[in-house]
Order: sequence, then C-alpha cells, then structure tokens
Amino acid sequence: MGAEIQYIGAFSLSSAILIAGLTVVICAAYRTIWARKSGIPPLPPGPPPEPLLGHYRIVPEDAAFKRYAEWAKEYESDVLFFQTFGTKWVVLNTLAAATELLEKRGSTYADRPRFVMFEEMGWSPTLTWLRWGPKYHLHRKVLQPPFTKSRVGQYTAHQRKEAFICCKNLIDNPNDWLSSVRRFSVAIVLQIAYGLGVEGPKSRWIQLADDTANAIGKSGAPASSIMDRFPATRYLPEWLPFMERLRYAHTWRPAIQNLTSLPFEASLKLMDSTNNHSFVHERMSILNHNAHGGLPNDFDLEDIKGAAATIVIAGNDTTAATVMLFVLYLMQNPDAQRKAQEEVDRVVGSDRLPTWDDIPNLPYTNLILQETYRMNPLSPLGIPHASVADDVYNGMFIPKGTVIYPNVWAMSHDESVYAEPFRFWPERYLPKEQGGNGEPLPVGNFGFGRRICIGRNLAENSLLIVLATMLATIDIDWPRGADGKPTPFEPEWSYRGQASVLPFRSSIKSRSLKSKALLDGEVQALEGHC
Ligand code: HEM
Repeated sequence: MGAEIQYIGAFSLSSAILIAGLTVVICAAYRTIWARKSGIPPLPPGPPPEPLLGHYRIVPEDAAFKRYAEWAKEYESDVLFFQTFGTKWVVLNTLAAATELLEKRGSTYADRPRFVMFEEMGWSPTLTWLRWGPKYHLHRKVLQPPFTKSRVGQYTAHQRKEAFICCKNLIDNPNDWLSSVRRFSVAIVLQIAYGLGVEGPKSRWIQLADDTANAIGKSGAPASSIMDRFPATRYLPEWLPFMERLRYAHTWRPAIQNLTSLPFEASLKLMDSTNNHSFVHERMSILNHNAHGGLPNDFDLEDIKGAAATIVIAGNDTTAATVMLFVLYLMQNPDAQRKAQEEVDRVVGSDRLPTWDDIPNLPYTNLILQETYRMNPLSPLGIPHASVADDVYNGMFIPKGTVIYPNVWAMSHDESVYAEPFRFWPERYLPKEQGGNGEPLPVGNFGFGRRICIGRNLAENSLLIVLATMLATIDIDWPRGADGKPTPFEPEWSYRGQASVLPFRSSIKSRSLKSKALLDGEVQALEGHC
C-alpha cells in the first residue's frame, strides 16, 4: 500500500512536471515570436534544445566546461545560451565577454541564482550563495574588510608558522603528505574564523572541514542540478533515479550543519581569552556589547555563524587543492622545480627559511603560482552570477534573471592567448627577450566584478609562503617502484563541481640535513610562542 501511494505520488508529480514543462515551452515559443515582432535582438547561439527538456540532457554533468568551450568554437560565439524548464543560462567563454559583462556592467550581473540544492543541504546565511540585496550587502560589509590587501598582513605570522609546520610534516610523514596539506589549509582559516587551533593531523576539525569540502566539491557545478533548474522537483521522492543530487544533498546535510555549529560552539567557550582575535570573537563582542546597551544588532547570531563558516568553507579546500597542484606540477616538471629552487637559494640562502620580505624577490616562484592557476582553475565555471535587468551584448539579448557562468577554464586554455595551453610552462609570461612568450597572467580564478572572492589576498599569501618554503626545504619526485626507480603516471581528476586532482602518490624528501634542522628549529620556537 505504502509503495502504491508513493507510486501515485510520483506519478502525479511527474504529470505536474510534464504540464509545467509544456507550459514553459509554450511560453518560450510565444516569447520568441513576440521578441521577433518587437525587434528585440536574438538570444546568443547554442546547441538546439530538446522538446520539453530544453538543454537538460544536452549539457554533460561532468566537465561541462570542456563541452562549452567546444560549442563556443562550433557556434563561433564567445557567449552561448541554454535553457531548461524556464531557467536560462549563458556561458561566457572569453575574458573579453566576462570583463565587459561581469566587470564593466557589474551592477547588472551582481546577483546569484537561487541555489536550491544548497538550500536542501541546509546552509545558513553564507555570503557566497546570498542573493543581491540588503542581507548580501550586510555580509559583504562585515566579511570583506579583514581580508583587504592593507589588513591581511595581520595573518602573515600565523600563515608562515603553518607553512613551516606543513613542510616539517611533509618531511616527517612523506607517505601521508596529503594530511599535512589539509592540516595547513584548515589551520589557517580555523584560527582566523574561530580562534581554534588544529591539534594534529587527526584533528576533528580537519575531518569536519574535509567532509564539507567533499559535500560541496563533488555536488556538481553550482546551480546546475535539476532542483536548481526546476525548484519544484526538490519535493519529489529522493529514491527516483534522476534525483540522485537530492539524495546527495541530504546525505551531506549533517556535515554542513556540523561545520556551522560545532566550531562556533567551541569558539564561544574561548570568548574570555585575551589571545583570541578571531572573527567570531570580534563579532560576538559587538553583539554582546550592543545587547547590553539595548542597541539594535543588524548582524545577528545566525549571521555570525554563517559568516564564520563561510571563511572555513570558502578558504579551506581551495587552498588545499592548490597546494596539491603544486606537488603535482613540481613532480611532473623537474626543470621548473629546479629553477625555482635555485631562485629561492639565491634569494634566501641556506642559513634561514623564507620570510615575507623574500616573497617580492621570487618572481619565478610567483610564475609557478600563476601557471598553477591557469592550468587548472578550481572553479572552471566560476560561481554563477545572475542578471538583474535585460541587457544586450554584441547584438545578443540576455534576458533579466539569466544565470551567468564565466568559463574560466576556456579563458585560460584559449590557444589564441596561450601557446600550447596544456603545457606547464611558467616562462610563458616572461617577455620574449627573456625567453618567454609575453603571455598575460591568468585572470578569473577568483571570479569577477562585484562578487569577486573576498579571500584572494589571504589565499595568495598562504600559497606563496608555503610554496617558497616547500622549494627551500623539500624535493618532490615521482614515487619509486619496487626497483627503486621513479614511476611516472597520469593522475586522476574530479570534475564534478570543483576541478581537482584526486589524491596521488609522490616521493617527498628533505632537500638537506641543514634545511630539515632549520625547519625543526623554527617550528619548535614558533610553537613555544603560542
Ligand atoms: C585558492 C583559493 C581561492 C580560490 C581559487 C577562490 C575562488 C573563488 C571564486 C571563483 C569565487 C566566486 C567569485 C564570483 O562569483 O565572481 C569566490 C568567492 C568567494 N570567496 Fe574565494 N577563493 C579562494 C579562497 C578564499 C578564501 C581564503 C576565502 C576566505 C577568506 C574566500 C572567500 C570567498 C567568499 C566569501 C566568496 C563569495 C563572494 C561573494 O559572493 O560576494 N575565498 N572565491
């Protein structure tokens, strides 16, 4: 009987979807005829939609960014148009299009779509997903200032210490190098957000942050699930075969809830510590102060919880995934590794470890970072924006409410800009007279316009100090086989949501007894200070 009711429920819901789909198609046809008559420019081109389903089955879930780049060539247009169940989306495949729309006309494209799948996952107010409006402005006003270029220096001592701990752990536990990398990225944002330390590689905070990173990293391109395209489907039973992303959302819901509440509760216990300068501490002090004075609080408890979790979620996995790419690209490109090590040796010498003053004097090291960004943008389709008004670009009509994906991967693999785009070649950015190709540094890894990443200065500092320390202290090579010889391999990648390399084996060794002794000494001294 239960099964029968479920079946009838599913049947009537399927009929409802069918009717709604038909209505959308009729409305779209009517709108096209009306638009032609009223002289509105045509929509951007794209592959032909299927009846009823539009482009739902045409766009692949995995590595859609690659298919979009192919279509851009096929339809000879940097802007492509798609729609499904009334949701319209546009993909921008060149930097010129992204700059014109998301930067120059930024106020028209500052909104986000509704992330229905993430709602099902149980997110609290999170800047990244908030729609353009008062709540968004409030969160951006509170979250952006601590991470501006002029204020991000407050975190550098902490970042340098964590970079040293990371490299020491890499040498001490080379077979479990990934844990050291994860610890590094979590330790930075956890301290900044909550004032909490990471006790060791098995810390529960690392597990929690990993769970959340998994939940989000493999959830598909943001706003691309059937629920995002057609919100009513969120009420369908999750056992239906095509509702696997609803099942996924519910499976990971506890992880999101834990990350939002557990470190926050632990942080509240540290409120009286004078050593605590965390985001939660600062905001809770203002909240409590206002409450005692009978003053209103525009940023309430839920906002603080959501904003603190945002720092960890947005800043943890992105940093760890980039450090994994350093390990991969340095392993695959021994010449680049040797050249960068020589640069660090020249500037830093062998009697100390890199400092912040060294960073501006390490141009080749910085090019390794830039080439890492270009080779594999972590969010190949960015985080989608949405338009708040009708617009026309190069004679193509972009209706109000369209979801906009910047195809950062297509931009950074554009053969007309980057010669041999799949080759790791940091010199490509150098002028021709210095043996380079004068190519532009990649743009777009941190997004565009009004929604550009607030953590980019923090992230860049974390990445540069850990990269410089890795170059100063460790050698990275292919893992050794049974015969002791290096065994090159093709790593595996995940392109569901975030584009990241899957865990892989590597051989990591201390560069010298002296560099190991330096690291051990520094870590001991720094830990003694805390
Ligand atoms: C390698 C590291 C990082 C990468 C590649 C990265 C990338 C991005 C991208 C692509 C966006 C979307 C921008 C847009 O919509 O145009 C974004 C937004 C955001 N990022 Fe990052 N990010 C990184 C690190 C961080 C860190 C460390 C933090 C925390 C302090 C952070 C906080 C945020 C927030 C809060 C947003 C949402 C901004 C908004 O919607 O207004 N990110 N990031």
